[in-house]
Amino acid sequence: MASSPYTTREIENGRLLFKGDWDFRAAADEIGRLPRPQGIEIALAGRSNVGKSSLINALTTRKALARTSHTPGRTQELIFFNNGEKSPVTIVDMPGYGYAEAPKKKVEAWTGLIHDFLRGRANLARVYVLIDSRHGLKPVDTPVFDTLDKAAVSYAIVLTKADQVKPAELEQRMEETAAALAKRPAAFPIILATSSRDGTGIPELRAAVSRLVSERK
Ligand SMILES: Nc1nc2c(ncn2[C@@H]2O[C@H](COP(=O)(O)OP(=O)(O)OP(=O)(O)O)[C@@H](O)[C@H]2O)c(=O)[nH]1
Repeated sequence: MASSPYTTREIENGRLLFKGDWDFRAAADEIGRLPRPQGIEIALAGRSNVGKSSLINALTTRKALARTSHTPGRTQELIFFNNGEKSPVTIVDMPGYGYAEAPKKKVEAWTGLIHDFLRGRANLARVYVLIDSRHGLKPVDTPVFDTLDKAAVSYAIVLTKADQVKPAELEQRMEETAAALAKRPAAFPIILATSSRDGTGIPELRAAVSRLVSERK
């Protein structure tokens, strides 16, 4: 695997940033119910079942902070987590998209909420779009990138479940993904491969968030 794009100091800053008592802060199923912005926000998006809740639990070292489930499409609200009252970062768990069996009305409501949130949230520093290492990009991911590019919201790809593929396949997936996103204006060039199961890439993702916090100061 390629060497870490983050320095030892950034890894340590990331560790300190995520240390502490992460907890649920708020949930919103409509735009009028969003909590007051605090610090920067990073949002996690991805197809349902991609591993968002597991990644949140791994980042925050909380076993069941975000619900993990075997039922795709379970997360249907924007859910906000932070690390105490003065938390410099709020994590936003977004509803999973691309769940084929979801009722059309529900899908429209989620899509509206997500679009409103992405367009209007000034302290949203980056959206991490999660992609399953086994499957790579799918057509259903394209409208999400289009929306983020249009809204000029910085986004980065995080490959999940890296423990499920061989290193060569993972490398190939990273290259394919980088190539597919190279011309997209709001896409951040660093792609991280992670596993919530064995911890791969978790310190790097924390370091990435820590770098965002320091850039916003
Ligand atoms: N092997 C492996 N399995 C994982 C990993 N992360 C998540 N999973 C599994 O993938 C399934 C879905 O994980 P979740 O974290 O619930 O996914 P989600 O994206 O939050 O799902 P929705 O709520 O449907 O949007 C669960 O069975 C997890 O145990 C990982 O890093 N490695």
